[in-house]
Amino acid sequence: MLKLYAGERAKGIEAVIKASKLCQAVFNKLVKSQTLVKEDASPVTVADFGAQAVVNHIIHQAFPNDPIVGEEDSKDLRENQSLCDKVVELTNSVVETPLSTKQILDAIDLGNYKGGPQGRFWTLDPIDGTKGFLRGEQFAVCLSLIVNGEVKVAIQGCPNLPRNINDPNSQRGSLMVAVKHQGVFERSFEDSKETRVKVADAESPSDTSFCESVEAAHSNQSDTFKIAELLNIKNKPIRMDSQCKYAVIARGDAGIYLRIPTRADYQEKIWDHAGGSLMVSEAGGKVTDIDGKELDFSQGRTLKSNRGIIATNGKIHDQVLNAVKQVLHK
Ligand SMILES: Nc1ncnc2c1ncn2[C@@H]1O[C@H](COP(=O)(O)O)[C@@H](OP(=O)(O)O)[C@H]1O
Ligand SMILES: [Mg+2]
Ligand SMILES: [Mg+2]
Ligand SMILES: [Mg+2]
Repeated sequence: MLKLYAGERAKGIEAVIKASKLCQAVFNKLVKSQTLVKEDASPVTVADFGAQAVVNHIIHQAFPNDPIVGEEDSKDLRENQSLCDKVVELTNSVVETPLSTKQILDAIDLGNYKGGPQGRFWTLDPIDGTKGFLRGEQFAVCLSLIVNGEVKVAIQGCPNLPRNINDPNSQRGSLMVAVKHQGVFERSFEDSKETRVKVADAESPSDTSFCESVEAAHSNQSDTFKIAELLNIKNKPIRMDSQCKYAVIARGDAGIYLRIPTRADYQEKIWDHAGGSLMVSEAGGKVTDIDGKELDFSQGRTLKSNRGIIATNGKIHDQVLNAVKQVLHK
């Protein structure tokens, strides 16, 4: 019997592999003039637009009734002809039948769905960790399916992630695939053989390491320093961009991922956490916000009823949560 969401899983893998290839091709040729600064001052590259066009196009062809919550939109591209031409060329280098400029811009804008509690929709971060991508470090192509507010399928392409975090010379490129109640698997981009992964066994926070964003503006690193001290964690933090951090927790390379808000008014985006949270929970771990609340993906494009993120191997979650509360509420 075909497993639940088998079709979505397979199509998602195809889309994420193609988009990841596009990103890698761009990186090898990327010049600063192919980067824009968005209204919120964050960078976006031709690869973010191209990857969103590719994934949205493939998903829309396979599931025409499914709306998509995607990070990017085509507004800035429509005002910049040379950037737009580049995105068209890139997109057409990976899709099967060449698309017109209009089709590509429209595909990007399929990502404008508002999300919410009812029905099914996809959420896409075409490049999570754009800053890491620009530095040649970690980034991820993150696609998930949400049904009635619950994440059911997650596919995450991490082209630069070493298969063994302790050995930077190990093979790079990890594709993580999770379906609710079916576990989480890792494979390479080339070989479809999948290996089931699970979280670390650590019984105590001091037996493990924690990971956090490279960007001090995305997570308060002086708070995480205090939290680690309180938990007697001696290992240095693993600083890494993107949802690769969730992959690292799901694979058991580290036991804790902390994301402590730096501003009271920031709302985390659903595409930054949907896939990651399913991967960690399917690997046996736990994900909540800093108040211990489950992440609520039914609130629209953002996690407006949550603050920050704590992901752990599960066993040590309460200890970590208590330390976070002590540091933040004293
Ligand atoms: N002030 C802030 N606090 C938390 N996250 C933020 C933030 N400003 C931007 N981000 C998000 O942080 C993401 C990157 O996460 P990380 O820091 O873990 O690599 C960005 O995704 P994009 O790179 O897709 O824009 C962006 O959505
Ligand atoms: Mg962005
Ligand atoms: Mg992101
Ligand atoms: Mg992004």
